Amino acid sequence: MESPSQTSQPEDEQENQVSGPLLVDKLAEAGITPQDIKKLTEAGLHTVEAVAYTPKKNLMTIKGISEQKADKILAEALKIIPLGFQSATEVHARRAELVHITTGSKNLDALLGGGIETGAITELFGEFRTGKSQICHTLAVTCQLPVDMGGGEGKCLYIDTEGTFRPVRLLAVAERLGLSGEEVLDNVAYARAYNHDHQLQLLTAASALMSESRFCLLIVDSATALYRTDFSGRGELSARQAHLGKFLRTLQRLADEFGIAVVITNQVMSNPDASAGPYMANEKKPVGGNILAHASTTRIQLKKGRGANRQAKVYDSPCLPESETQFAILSSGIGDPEEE
Ligand SMILES: Nc1ncnc2c1ncn2[C@@H]1O[C@H](COP(=O)(O)OP(=O)(O)OP(=O)(O)O)[C@@H](O)[C@H]1O
Repeated sequence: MESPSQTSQPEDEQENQVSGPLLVDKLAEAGITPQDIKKLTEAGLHTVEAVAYTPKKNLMTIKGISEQKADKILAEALKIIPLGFQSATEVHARRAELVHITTGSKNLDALLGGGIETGAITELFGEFRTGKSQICHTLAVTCQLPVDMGGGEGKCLYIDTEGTFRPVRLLAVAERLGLSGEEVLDNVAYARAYNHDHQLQLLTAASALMSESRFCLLIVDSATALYRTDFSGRGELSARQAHLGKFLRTLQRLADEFGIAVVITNQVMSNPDASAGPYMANEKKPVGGNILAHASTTRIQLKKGRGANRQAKVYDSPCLPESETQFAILSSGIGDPEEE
């Protein structure tokens, strides 16, 4: 594993890495011992950003990290990654640099303000067969494209909780885009999650992979399915929501730390609020309650249309209008209805 601070690299490469995540090894320069750095990485903190974003009490839960050590580690991390105020001009300039990853559909990209945003969580929710997994499969390929072609020039991490991942669908998208199928598959790191604890643990492994090479997209399809099977009834609801909250906070931390786009899928359930009237009772709600609603930066609702056509609607976003559009599920991945 190479550290971004290594001097043997060509200058332009070093320059490109300046804005990327800084590996936790960097703390050695500030006097943190290799043993303590090892403890941090074993706890899933692979970058200085990850350390800086972690509350002191969480650092102290790592075996061998005392309060005094936690103070020193945090102080050094915060010297490297300042978390104070900055001007809106700086925020604006940084946001202008954010890359958007194309979904394969011009309509859907326009709805999303250019595609799936990096550094944020985008949630796709809808009933079965509305195209959630198909969008994920297309994004796993398009994220590998150069930035000027709508990609993020990075690899994809794919966490599958329902066993619906099909590499053959990636090959179909690769063929449409003129990419080597073999390379495209090599650039997707896949893991099947078997229970909600495992799903959370996989994020530690994901963070290790992301600190080794350039990833720009993390997909969790579906983020909520295992929570629905592993927890049942009202009695377990608060434990379920607490665990889901932790999973989502970890996802957001990875999005911030590595500047990756996070895409999660979610199911819907009948609206139990009968007092909302007959129309609202028919309108299905996304699973996950407020915890999920607050964690997702942008929420997109998907609905079935005629044949291969599907409808996408902005359900919640900090800067997109509540508009809707049509896209299509094609044999070569996600596209527009007129491409049929
Ligand atoms: N090779 C293909 N060519 C065209 N359409 C396909 C192809 N493979 C799957 N589809 C279509 O994709 C739709 C299923 O989409 P997808 O699997 O994304 O649904 P989903 O929203 O993830 O549903 P679920 O909640 O059940 O996982 C089906 O209508 C299916 O016909």
